[in-house]
Amino acid sequence: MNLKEKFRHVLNFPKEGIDFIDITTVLQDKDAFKYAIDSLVNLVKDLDFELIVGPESRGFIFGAPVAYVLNKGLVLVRKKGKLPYKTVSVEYELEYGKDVLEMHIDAIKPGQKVVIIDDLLATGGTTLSNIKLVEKLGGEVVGIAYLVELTYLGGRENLKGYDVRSVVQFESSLI
Ligand SMILES: O=P(O)(O)OC[C@H]1O[C@H](OP(=O)(O)OP(=O)(O)O)[C@H](O)[C@@H]1O
Ligand SMILES: Nc1ncnc2[nH]cnc12
Repeated sequence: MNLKEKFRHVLNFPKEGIDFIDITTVLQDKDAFKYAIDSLVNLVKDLDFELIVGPESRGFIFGAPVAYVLNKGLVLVRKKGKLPYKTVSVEYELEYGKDVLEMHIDAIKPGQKVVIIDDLLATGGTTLSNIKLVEKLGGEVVGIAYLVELTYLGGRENLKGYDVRSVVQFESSLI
């Protein structure tokens, strides 16, 4: 399966100059979706951990099935104001904006090992804030896995010291 060719590039979305990687073309293709989930499972199955952290919204799509297959718990990171119980929060920046992310204060127990799963690594801003939330609660990030890594944005450099893994890499922007 050439998974890389299954992603649609939408140029200048949501802003001028962005080569947006559209995952919907992978999701709607049953073989590509299965291959994507299986690949993520294979990428993290050697790690020793209890929980997967999935950031809203595309992180849910990939974090949940991997947690199910590997028999792990799933912790949701949501955008401000969506979680019903008490939260820890952190402000973050991404390739095209700014926002606040939150996690329930009892989502992770001190010492628990977690793996963060998201669809895509761009600047690493989202993941850094996910790490901050996990570490605020005393959790340990033992791995971070993405379906797609945009290596030309250097996100991995912002995540030094962490075990960063990805299924597919794009080395240059089409813009
Ligand atoms: O590495 P970064 O520069 O932080 O960018 C990557 C993040 O951006 C996208 O999410 P987005 O915030 O657009 O939200 P969505 O999943 O709800 O579309 C993507 O799903 C990653 O979480
Ligand atoms: N270029 C991009 N394509 C898809 N999702 C993104 N999130 C941040 N940058 C992105």
